[in-house]
Amino acid sequence: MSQLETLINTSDENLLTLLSSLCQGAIAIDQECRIVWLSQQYRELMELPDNTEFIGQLVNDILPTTQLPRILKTGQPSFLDLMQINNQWCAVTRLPLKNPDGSVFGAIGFVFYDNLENLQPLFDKFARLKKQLVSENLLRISKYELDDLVGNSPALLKIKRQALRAAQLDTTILLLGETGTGKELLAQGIHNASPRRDAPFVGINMAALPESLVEAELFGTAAGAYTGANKNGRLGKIQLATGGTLFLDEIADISAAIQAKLLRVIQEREIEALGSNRLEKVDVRIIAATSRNLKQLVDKGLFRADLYYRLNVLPLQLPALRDRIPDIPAISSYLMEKIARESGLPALSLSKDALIWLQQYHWPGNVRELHNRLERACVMAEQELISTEDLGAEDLISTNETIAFTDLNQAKNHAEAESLQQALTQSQHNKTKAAKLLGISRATLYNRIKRLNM
Ligand SMILES: Nc1ncnc2c1ncn2[C@@H]1O[C@H](COP(=O)(O)OP(=O)(O)OP(=O)(O)O)[C@@H](O)[C@H]1O
Repeated sequence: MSQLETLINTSDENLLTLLSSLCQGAIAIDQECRIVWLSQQYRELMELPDNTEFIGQLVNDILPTTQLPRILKTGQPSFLDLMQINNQWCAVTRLPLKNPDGSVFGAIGFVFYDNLENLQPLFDKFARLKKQLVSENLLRISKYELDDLVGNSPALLKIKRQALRAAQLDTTILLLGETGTGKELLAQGIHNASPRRDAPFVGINMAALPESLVEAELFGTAAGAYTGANKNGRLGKIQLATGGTLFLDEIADISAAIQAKLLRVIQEREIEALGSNRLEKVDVRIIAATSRNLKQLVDKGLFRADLYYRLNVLPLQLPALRDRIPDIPAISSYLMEKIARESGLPALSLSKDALIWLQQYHWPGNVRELHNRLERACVMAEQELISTEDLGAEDLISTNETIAFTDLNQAKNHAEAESLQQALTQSQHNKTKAAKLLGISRATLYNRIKRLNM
């Protein structure tokens, strides 16, 4: 029995009744993030079914948006947070439960929504600011942790280990990898595993910004800087990320002028707002990402070599999905659960053929494409088992898209991986049988599996 359960079980019933009567909902979790106590009012507020037993369940499974695990991790209380639960503004207080030596053994959360008239101006201001941030596309909540990168393939475990180490340092990180391999997810995970986790994570897609706006977006504008600019000036994304992390996505797609300015930010840690002649010190950790071959762009003179070396301090290469085929079943079920949860559609499963197909396809769009195909399949499927047809496999075969390779080595590796996978599936992962099917020795089979990162 955990320390918290002991405390709750041996406490006077009146203590829990008193706690419940002080607020309109209370919940306690133990060190493992499992619910140990949930007041009746909280169940009603969250509209949780009456007949379900919540005690012992992981709090995230029941309340996906809960912040209590964060309190457990940081040991820091959050005295006043505002959140909307079932269209009702609530004030939330979350406290860590600590031993005399300071170690955390649980967390407790209280929700208040009655008699909050005095807080109304605060709610209004919060709602206004949040709306403004969202409309200006500045609010990118870094909701992902490194653990949210699903997969146990050696390639993915390696990148997670590297990312965890990189998170502890304050150096610039360059995330490389094909489109849809999870670069943004990894950037958020690094931010949340770093000492900067409580400061903002501000992302900017450099390719999506018109050239004329890049400078104002990044560096902000001084008061009265130019006609059309906000007369009070506007903060740039670099200032908004102060103390936290600035994520520069699609870094290869910036003009020579912006490359020069960015170089100064990284070298001098200083910026100059548009229309200002004052230099401002900045404190941000930069994570840049690109799906292009940056080194090749440098060699062709399209990207500044000095900026490349400044960005390339700690490069992390995300593996393509086709190079971590063993992860496909786990990622697929994770994505299918997510799709069912978000869409309210019933949870479906993959047929055997569909799963084989998923492990054989070459995934040019990586995890994003996998998500899209599964989403489409969940909508299209007419039975409980998703078929290859639901995944759009037939369209590909008819359009010959599956052989859209540009690189011969890549094509060779892909064909090899496909045969190996087929043999392994057919032999139910019996390596001796698989090697026999392929006409190679067991040792060669092991070597190929290793080389192809399967
Ligand atoms: N290992 C993973 N586990 C779970 N979901 C993942 C994983 N990798 C990627 N995803 C999901 O795939 C989608 C694409 O990921 P993300 O946007 O991070 O890719 P990206 O490499 O930044 O793409 P782009 O280069 O096109 O910007 C997201 O929905 C993300 O949550």
